[in-house]
Amino acid sequence: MTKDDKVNNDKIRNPDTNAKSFAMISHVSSLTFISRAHSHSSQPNTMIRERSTMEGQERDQDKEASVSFRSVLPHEPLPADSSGYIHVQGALEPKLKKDKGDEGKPSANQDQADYYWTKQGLEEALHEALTKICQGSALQSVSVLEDNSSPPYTKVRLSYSSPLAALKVVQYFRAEKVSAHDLLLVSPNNDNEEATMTSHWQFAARPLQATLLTTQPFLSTQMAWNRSNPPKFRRLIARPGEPVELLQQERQITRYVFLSGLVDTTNKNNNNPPWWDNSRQVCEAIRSQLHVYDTSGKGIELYISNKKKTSNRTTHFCHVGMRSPEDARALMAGLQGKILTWKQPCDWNDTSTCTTEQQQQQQQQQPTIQSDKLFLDYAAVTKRSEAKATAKATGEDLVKGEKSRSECTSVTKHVVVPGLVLITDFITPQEEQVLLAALTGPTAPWAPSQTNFSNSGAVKRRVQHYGYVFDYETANVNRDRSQPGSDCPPMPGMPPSDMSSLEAYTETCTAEGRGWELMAGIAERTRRTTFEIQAKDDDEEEQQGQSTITKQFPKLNQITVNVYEPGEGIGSHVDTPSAFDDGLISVSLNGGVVMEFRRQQQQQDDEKIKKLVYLPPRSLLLMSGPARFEWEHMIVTRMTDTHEGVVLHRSRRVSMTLRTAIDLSGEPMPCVSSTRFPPVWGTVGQSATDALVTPSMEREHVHAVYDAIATQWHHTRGKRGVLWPGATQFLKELPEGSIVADVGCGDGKYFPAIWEAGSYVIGSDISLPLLQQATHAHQQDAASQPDSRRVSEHRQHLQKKPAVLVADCMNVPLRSKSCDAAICIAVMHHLSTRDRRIRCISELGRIVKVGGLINIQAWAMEQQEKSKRKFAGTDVFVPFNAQPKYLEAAKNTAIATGMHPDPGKSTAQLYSEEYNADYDEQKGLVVFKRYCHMYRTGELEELVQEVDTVELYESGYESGNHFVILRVVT
Ligand SMILES: O=C(O)CCC(=O)C(=O)O
Ligand SMILES: [Fe+2]
Repeated sequence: MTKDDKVNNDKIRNPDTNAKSFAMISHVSSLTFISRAHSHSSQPNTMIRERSTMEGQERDQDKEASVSFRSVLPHEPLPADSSGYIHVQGALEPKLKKDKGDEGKPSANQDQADYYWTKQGLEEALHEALTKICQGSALQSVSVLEDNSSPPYTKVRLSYSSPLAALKVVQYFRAEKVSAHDLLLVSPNNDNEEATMTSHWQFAARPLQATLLTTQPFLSTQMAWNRSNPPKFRRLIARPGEPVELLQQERQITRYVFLSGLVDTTNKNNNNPPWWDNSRQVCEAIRSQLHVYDTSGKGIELYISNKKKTSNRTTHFCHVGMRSPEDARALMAGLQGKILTWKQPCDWNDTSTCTTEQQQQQQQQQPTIQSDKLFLDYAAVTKRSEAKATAKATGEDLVKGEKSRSECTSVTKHVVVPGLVLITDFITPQEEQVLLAALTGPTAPWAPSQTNFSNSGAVKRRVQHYGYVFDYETANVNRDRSQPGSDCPPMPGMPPSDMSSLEAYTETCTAEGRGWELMAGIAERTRRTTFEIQAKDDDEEEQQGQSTITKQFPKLNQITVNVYEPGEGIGSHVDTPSAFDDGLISVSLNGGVVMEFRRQQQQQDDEKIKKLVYLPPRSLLLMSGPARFEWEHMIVTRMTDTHEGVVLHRSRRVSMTLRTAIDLSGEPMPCVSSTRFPPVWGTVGQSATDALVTPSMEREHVHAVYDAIATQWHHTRGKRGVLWPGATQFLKELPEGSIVADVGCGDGKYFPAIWEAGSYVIGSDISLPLLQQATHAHQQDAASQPDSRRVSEHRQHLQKKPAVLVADCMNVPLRSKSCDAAICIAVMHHLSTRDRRIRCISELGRIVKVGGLINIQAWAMEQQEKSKRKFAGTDVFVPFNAQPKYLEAAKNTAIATGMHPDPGKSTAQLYSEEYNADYDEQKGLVVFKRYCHMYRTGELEELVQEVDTVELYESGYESGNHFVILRVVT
């Protein structure tokens, strides 16, 4: 028995009983009067009624002494109690009006305010009022539950002859928003006493809260019943890597079935009461249909969730708690795909017990509930805390967007979006790799104007347009490419000679990693595709049978590349009809995603029908006709998608959307295309032609990276000291005493090999930190060095002072013809333009004397089968995983040399922000992106042709590298 349940009949609020007895009695009589005024009935004998109420309460108290109450949870079936109980709480006590003349304080003669009510007086008044208002005949007792702390009495327990009777009163309280004012002062008349009452007392108009109670104990063994909050459900779906048997096992024991597709067909225009809004009644109605599946006879739990309202339809889903696995399975089998109709249970319209006008009106109409095709699936209860614990144990992140949504989303398989065509495997995995390398790699032409839009927040994800710019601010396509902000790369174009053999062309492009050219091929493949389009929508289809039309989109002249990192999406929209023609085509690369389609509302009342479509990687999606013009499409921002019961964690998705930009008369704009790679456009292309200006690509993705990683580079790779045998051999064969220029020497890996061969070295590199590693290394204990870095005793005099200088290989600060030979190892693949590559070769040719040899090595596009390195394109970012402990030193050097203006930043922050690196929190690594150009077979040789001062002496391939040995001729 709770504190509230302790009823003390004798106790009144006034601690000084005697002094206030007169006032009390007068208030009791006032209460009686109020009730009478409301009921217009003759005045009953106050004394008798008071006594009877007291007797009743004594009986109740005896009976209830050992009983405890709890509220009936919304999902529970009606309790099987012999009586029905209600808890009413709220502002029940009237307040004494303040005397205006007395600065708002009650005057001395009004100090009885605190003692206005007696417990008995209130019980009596309520008894009378409730008897008149609703379910009167069934009312058994009223007991005011005393709150020990202070007035007012705010909690009252009512008991009725049955739980259903009590429930109806609860509904009535909720529907009518019954207040103390309604209960105790319903029909004021001109009676003097009443006038006195209302002039002195205020009755609260705030609705009282009524709760259905039960004496049934909590079912402590059954978790769900134990909660006052509805449990959180998750659909029973196998997570990646989770054995299916485990899931099946869970399905065997689960009692929860997820049921969606409930529709409220109540016609609101008919003035039907919104009884669907009343989840209790909805539950009862649904239960009346499902009870046949409850063979246990224990009742069915129902949790109604996610009401989705439009003005004339409300759809719901609910979780059905069956009391045995067998029942759950039978329900699944019995209702899957069915359409159900319910009538409002007649019981609710029993007029004998309700007297208000509204209730009489209500019973005249019989609203029905109808369902869509039901969709059932298993669900299990998850506590959020458990979900967190599981996530922690499995190392999964509880990331934004993942757990905040119920995973129980319908796949709406039965909804057809007319004009939507999905072609899976439109491109091959190899093509996908090459396209990705081109679209997200270092040579991806990200136009400056789009970058600005992203920064302004107009476009959150990374976007690049080709052909024509789509301006997200004006939602239009910029038709004049010469206008500021309208310059963007042209469409990738195919050489006319290859048009007759498209597939051979794409095959070659793929094999050679020519991303730009392949993009042109894929665009052409799309233009030539004949799409079979189902033209009719759902209803029409049923009437007329399936009808398909075929269509091509040969005028595609615009591509938009979107990069969605996990968690990024695109808002619901229809692509501007005046900007693009029919036929929107989206090719998905790398990551799949669920795209949502919603039918646009023609009228306010129309419901937005939703269809979820999973777009797998390498698929092509066509939106045409209604799918393009009448349905909106969107990608929800979240970390996972659920497809066929499997949770898919999103990964970066790159999409290529191909469209036909149209002019103001609706005609397709000309296709502006180029076969040249890299594409040149606007001002970007022009400034890139000066070989001596270091492109930002190299500054950010080569120079800055090596400066930052120099320490780790030397500690790991440098110390391993792996030298290319060909290069060592080259050095060995030089005449003793040669002066060798090591252009781009890095940490001086080849120095010992040069010394060992009896030559002198002059090393140059653009990175000071790397050169510092080079000079320190040779002052260290020889024993700690790998073999390749050890210099034999008779050569050690050579290593005393390695000559190094910070220099750009575009302008080596050595006199022409001052060196006997030169090496340039692993340097040329960091040069980002052809002109710079040629310039580097000619610098080498300049500093070496006539007849001298030059050895150049650079990374090859063609990697060996067993190599872990595979390059999908010629221009790629090769990641370097840096440990912050090594970066610390580089950071300090950078600060000391004034290269970092903000020493306050953490290492990870500094490098990820200023070096465009990614921070891998899980591994605690800063992942730098090193720009590399991979040389195709013959490419170095071809470049050498451009330099007059040298001739090719030897060339070849060694361990993933191409090399050339050149002889200086003039
Ligand atoms: O990423 C996609 O597949 C769709 C992009 C899109 O809807 C748009 O750019 O308008
Ligand atoms: Fe779109």
